[in-house]
Amino acid sequence: MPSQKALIRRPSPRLAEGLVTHIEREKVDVDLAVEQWEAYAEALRTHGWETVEVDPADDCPDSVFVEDAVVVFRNVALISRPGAESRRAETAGVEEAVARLGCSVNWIWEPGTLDGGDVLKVGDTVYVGRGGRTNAAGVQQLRAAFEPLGARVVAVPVNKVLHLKSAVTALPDGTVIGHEPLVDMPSLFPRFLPVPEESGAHVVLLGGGKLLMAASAPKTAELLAGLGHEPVLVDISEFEKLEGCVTCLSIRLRELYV
Ligand SMILES: NC(=O)NCCC[C@H](N)C(=O)O
Repeated sequence: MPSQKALIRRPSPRLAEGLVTHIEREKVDVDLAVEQWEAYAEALRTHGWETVEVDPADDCPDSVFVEDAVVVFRNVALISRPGAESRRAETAGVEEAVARLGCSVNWIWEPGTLDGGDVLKVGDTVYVGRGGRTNAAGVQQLRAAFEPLGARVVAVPVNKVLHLKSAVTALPDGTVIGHEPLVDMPSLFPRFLPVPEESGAHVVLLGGGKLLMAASAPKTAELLAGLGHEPVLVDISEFEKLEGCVTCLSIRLRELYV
């Protein structure tokens, strides 16, 4: 039977030292972050996802952003090689977790770099952002790993934000949404819907038309509710201070047979 599992990773006590690239550093309240993370995990569970915790990586400040460490297509988990050297130690624990769940494991190798946040799957199309964290070799290796499985890999430039999924994600019907000033080339996507807020660009598909979104995007939530979607809002302010968003706090696994 197909399972619905979501991998999550408890925030490191050193979270406040996480990387900041495109925004000004603000003080992170780690206790509040842990509360927000618990509420995020609870929202996943409430909507039918079994949460599975990857062993914590307390020495890695950014380890809570677990989606950057792996990309899963069908039953194959491609372990990333994060573009930021300080994040490379995060992948070992994630590799162990996906192997335990029955994934076949593959790897991005040097000189390739790739962050999971740069990969957006829409059906069998896999968009990969070529930007600050993912290089050309990383894109080639992703193609080599997933095209034989039936993926169509489409590389898109990312210059204005940290990751492709900081700029765009997709609705259940495949429409790509993004805050236009931060999207390099909206015309690359067959159907693109502009949203009014930067953090409105990030949705996690919970199933049944429900969209997990950041509470910081109320206008976008209203827009999407008006189009018949059901936004579920969570406050992730402490992660947003580190350029995190709802997508990067979990890896949803839908196609595992376990
Ligand atoms: N996929 C994501 O959007 N990840 C957010 C990573 C934030 C972290 N502070 C970083 O710069 O790597």
